[in-house]
Amino acid sequence: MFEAGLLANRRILITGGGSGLGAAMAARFAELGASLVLCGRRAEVLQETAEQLRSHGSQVDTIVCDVRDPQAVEAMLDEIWRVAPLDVLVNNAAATFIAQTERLSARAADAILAPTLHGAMYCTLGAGRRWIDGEHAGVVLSILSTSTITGRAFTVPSAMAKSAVLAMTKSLAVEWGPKQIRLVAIAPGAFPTAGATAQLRPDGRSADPADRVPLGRVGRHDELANLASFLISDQAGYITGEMVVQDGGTHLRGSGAEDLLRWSDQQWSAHRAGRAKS
Ligand SMILES: CCCCCCCCC/C=C/C(=O)SCCNC(=O)CCNC(=O)[C@H](O)C(C)(C)COP(=O)(O)OP(=O)(O)OC[C@H]1O[C@@H](n2cnc3c(N)ncnc32)[C@H](O)[C@@H]1OP(=O)(O)O
Ligand SMILES: NC(=O)C1=CN([C@@H]2O[C@H](COP(=O)(O)OP(=O)(O)OC[C@H]3O[C@@H](n4cnc5c(N)ncnc54)[C@H](OP(=O)(O)O)[C@@H]3O)[C@@H](O)[C@H]2O)C=CC1
Repeated sequence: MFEAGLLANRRILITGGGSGLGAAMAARFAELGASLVLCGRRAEVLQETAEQLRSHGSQVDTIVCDVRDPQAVEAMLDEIWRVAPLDVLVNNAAATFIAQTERLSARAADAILAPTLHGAMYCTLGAGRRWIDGEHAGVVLSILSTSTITGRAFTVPSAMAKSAVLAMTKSLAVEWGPKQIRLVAIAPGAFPTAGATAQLRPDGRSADPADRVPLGRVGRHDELANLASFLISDQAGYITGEMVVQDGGTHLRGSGAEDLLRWSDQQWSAHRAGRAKS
């Protein structure tokens, strides 16, 4: 679909790049010639993904970093810049779970807001400051959600965090446009991953997420990785401040949480208790 060297000489940081959609983007960016830095909290997950990519000849570094910690983010960016500036930041790390919102503790709300909103903001501000100081062009791609359009019952902190990162994307597209920094976003629909399925699809929900998708199937990871490759490449050099929805038309029917309106308090309590045991 793309010319072979589309991302040659691009240095790209993918937060949460060791698993799921982050790892899928890493594989595609590497195929297109990019050199990668993957970060996340689990060293072994990062290492396994990096080794697979290196076995195909790609240049991949890993850094253990909890993006909730601003000092850790600064240390990671210093380590990266000591070698060479980034060209692209992908804000992909995030967390979510389903819960009745009125029963969320402050700690539970912060467990979602901290990586999803604060983490993306710390990474973006840190990369942006370095790009501006070095008069270096840059691209920030954030992986968001259609909850930015529809809202989403039972995952309210995630919907809030993703909406806030969309606001950052639009705002900084203007503020940093004159500095040759583009900000773009993708709102994926259902692209099953181990992480998303564990958090969002416990027993008792529709077994097949494709049931709700007008196009009749869930997304393929390579489809998301290809869209991401286009958006971060020079081919999309005149696109900034935009979020592209990739969900097979699903959000036009609803947010996807409507089935949970039928859950009883007993079902919610069982779900919570089941999580405490696991
Ligand atoms: C395929 C279809 C796509 C369909 C399309 C839908 C698109 C959705 C868009 C978004 C998708 C995604 O983000 S998918 C990405 C999913 N991946 C992840 O979430 C990976 C990261 N996750 C994590 O790190 C963990 O799962 C998470 C719990 C969020 C954070 O872990 P921490 O160690 O920081 O937190 P903990 O100490 O365990 O818990 C912190 C507090 O949260 C509470 N808590 C934790 N889980 C809870 C729960 N289920 N219900 C209530 N409360 C909960 C705890 O009781 C604690 O509160 P107290 O009891 O008060 O102390
Ligand atoms: N899959 C889907 O259907 C959809 C996904 N999305 C979005 O796509 C992105 C990827 O999700 P997906 O691949 O499905 O799920 P994963 O759970 O695989 O991805 C989350 C990644 O983020 C990392 N991460 C989580 N918390 C932190 C933290 N505090 N610091 C650093 N890294 C962290 C995790 O690694 P570790 O635990 O090692 O830190 C993991 O690699 C997310 O932004 C998600 O919201 C949006 C809509 C739908």
